[in-house]
Amino acid sequence: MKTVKIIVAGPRGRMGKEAVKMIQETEEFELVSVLDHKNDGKLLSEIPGFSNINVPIYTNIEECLQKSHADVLVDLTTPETGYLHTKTAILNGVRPVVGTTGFTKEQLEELSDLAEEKQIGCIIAPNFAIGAVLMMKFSQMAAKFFPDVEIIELHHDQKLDAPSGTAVKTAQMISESREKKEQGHPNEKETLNGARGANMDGMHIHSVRLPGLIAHQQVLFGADGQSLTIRHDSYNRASFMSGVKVSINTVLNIATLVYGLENILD
Ligand SMILES: NC(=O)C1=CN([C@@H]2O[C@H](COP(=O)(O)OP(=O)(O)OC[C@H]3O[C@@H](n4cnc5c(N)ncnc54)[C@H](OP(=O)(O)O)[C@@H]3O)[C@@H](O)[C@H]2O)C=CC1
Ligand SMILES: O=C(O)C1=N[C@H](C(=O)O)C[C@H](O)C1
Repeated sequence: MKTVKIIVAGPRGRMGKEAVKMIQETEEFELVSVLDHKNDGKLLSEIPGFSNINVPIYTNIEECLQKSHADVLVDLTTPETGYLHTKTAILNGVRPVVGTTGFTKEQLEELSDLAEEKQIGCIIAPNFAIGAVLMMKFSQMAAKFFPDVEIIELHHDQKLDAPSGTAVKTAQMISESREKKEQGHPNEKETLNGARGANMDGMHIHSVRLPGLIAHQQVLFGADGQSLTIRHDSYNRASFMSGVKVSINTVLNIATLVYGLENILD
């Protein structure tokens, strides 16, 4: 069995920590280095919580890629950094698995073109939890029959981007299956800015941020005399790790960019 050599970007973060743990516990995976904007030149084992993990920390991605000889870069950072890391990894022949959310449509298109040109696999998944992928798929199915829909996403209060990547992806998937429509009264007027949430393709997305939450979303469909609610809850970040694992194994065998875990699960 060939070992997959992996770099994790953002190892001290909530998701990064969980990814490092999963890689350490997976026989065929090897953590070769980490990318962090702090602690350059140290070993990860010098950072509290990572005792015995003697891999180097780099802050410069070019140096990290050149010295690490990795197969895959797992990025769990911030939108600006994640975009830069993904682009640089593709240019250097290292396959990105990206959980970082908040990329623009233009950035996704640019990265997709680059992966195609370089024939390098890249997976960008706004949500690695299998249940969340099912929630999105079921919502896409339901929207054919219930075109009136609102999305409510609920996350911990340290989240940087709003709406969540999952909410945006859900709206995109729903747009593919329902006839385009502007919802609500044509003359509706907000008396308080933002009361109706964000509008994406006529769908409204509402973002809740509260301490105590992890990652939750409900998709509400309404029709005459009935409603349907599809909800997913992640109660911990281990819930994302089986999706990260599948993505690492899959990215080795593809030569384009795939956006969304639903496109690689059978
Ligand atoms: N796809 C999925 O299933 C999931 C995706 N996410 C996404 O993953 C991302 C990370 O989330 P989360 O772990 O909660 O966030 P955290 O803020 O906990 O972690 C982000 C980490 O990235 C670090 N970082 C910031 N800039 C850089 C840089 N230039 N180089 C290296 N590291 C850097 C931060 O360091 P410091 O704190 O010192 O600034 C921090 O340790 C978010 O975009 C989130 O939306 C989250 C959960 C699931
Ligand atoms: O920041 C988070 O926590 C999460 N981010 C992703 C998103 O933006 O959809 C995935 C999950 O919802 C958790």
